[in-house]
Amino acid sequence: MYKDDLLAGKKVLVTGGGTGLGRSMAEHFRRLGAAVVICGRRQDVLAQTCEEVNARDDAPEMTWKGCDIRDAQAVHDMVEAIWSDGPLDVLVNNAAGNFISRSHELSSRAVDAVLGIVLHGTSYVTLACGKRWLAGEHAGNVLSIVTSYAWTGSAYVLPSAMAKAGVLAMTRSLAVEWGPHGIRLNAIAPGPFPTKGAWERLVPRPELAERFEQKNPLRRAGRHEELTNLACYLISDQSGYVNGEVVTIDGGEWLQGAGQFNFLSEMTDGDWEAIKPKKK
Ligand SMILES: CCCCCCC/C=C/C(=O)SCCNC(=O)CCNC(=O)[C@H](O)C(C)(C)COP(=O)(O)OP(=O)(O)OC[C@H]1O[C@@H](n2cnc3c(N)ncnc32)[C@H](O)[C@@H]1OP(=O)(O)O
Ligand SMILES: NC(=O)C1=CN([C@@H]2O[C@H](COP(=O)(O)OP(=O)(O)OC[C@H]3O[C@@H](n4cnc5c(N)ncnc54)[C@H](OP(=O)(O)O)[C@@H]3O)[C@@H](O)[C@H]2O)C=CC1
Repeated sequence: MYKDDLLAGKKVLVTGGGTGLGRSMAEHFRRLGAAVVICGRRQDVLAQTCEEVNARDDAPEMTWKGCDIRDAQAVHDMVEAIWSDGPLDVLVNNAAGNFISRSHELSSRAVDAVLGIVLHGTSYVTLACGKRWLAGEHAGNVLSIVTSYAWTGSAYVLPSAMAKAGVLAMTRSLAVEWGPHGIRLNAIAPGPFPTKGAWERLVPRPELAERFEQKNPLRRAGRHEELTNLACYLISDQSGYVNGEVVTIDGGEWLQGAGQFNFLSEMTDGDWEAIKPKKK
């Protein structure tokens, strides 16, 4: 779809790039010539992803940094290390945490677990990069992965809905504040794209996956390359005049019926009990 060198010369950080959509994006950016760094908490996962991807061809080497983005000092150290051999060009805020739960059953720790990753962690990484771009007068580009319920809200994923709404507000706020300095911020709002991380936590029964497909106007889930193509465009210079935008890629799902998880109101008390996390 794109010229092989669309992203040549760009250094890109993908948070949560060891798995799922983050990994798919990281692989596609690399194939188009970007020097990609992925980060996450599980170093074994990151190392294995890099090993598998780098063994494939001689595109620029993908590298990794272990980093828990909830830890502001760890984020500072990671960003310093990335800048040590030249500035980053693109940040992709992809790391997230989520699960389905009835909101009145959420503990404060459960709320913090999601807000800590999605809202706080994303803002720590974005600000750490933004400060350096401003100080170095370097053009920057931030792409954040949100969801359609960032603006519609959704039952049963309350902390995620609150956090993703915050990331969207960050995108629009900084697009204006940092735009004059050549820094663009945009977001992608995906519909359902099968990944192990999302499906294990959000689709506890196979029939729910079918429901996601049935209720979608296109009657199917998204394919990773459909999302990665969009991400490549948004982080490339070809989208140079797109700023502060959120692009929905959901087959028309949210127009069909807002609130991705609202339909879980049909789950019984027994259904909810069965998927509660077991006390450690
Ligand atoms: C299917 C259609 C797609 C729609 C997409 C919707 C848009 C968004 C999608 C996504 O974000 S998908 C990404 C999914 N990937 C991940 O979540 C990966 C990272 N996730 C995690 O690490 C965990 O799931 C976590 C719980 C978010 C964080 O883990 P952490 O180790 O920090 O927390 P814990 O110590 O395990 O738990 C803290 C606290 O939270 C409570 N809790 C955990 N899971 C649940 C649950 N399912 N229901 C209710 N509460 C939960 C847990 O019990 C702890 O609370 P206390 O018991 O200590 O009070
Ligand atoms: N799949 C889907 O249908 C949809 C996904 N999305 C969004 O897409 C993005 C990717 O989700 P998906 O690929 O499905 O899920 P995954 O679970 O595969 O990806 C989440 C990634 O985030 C990383 N991560 C979580 N917490 C932290 C942390 N504290 N510090 C650093 N990294 C962290 C995880 O690695 P580790 O655990 O090793 O830290 C993991 O690699 C998310 O933003 C999600 O909200 C949005 C709508 C739909």
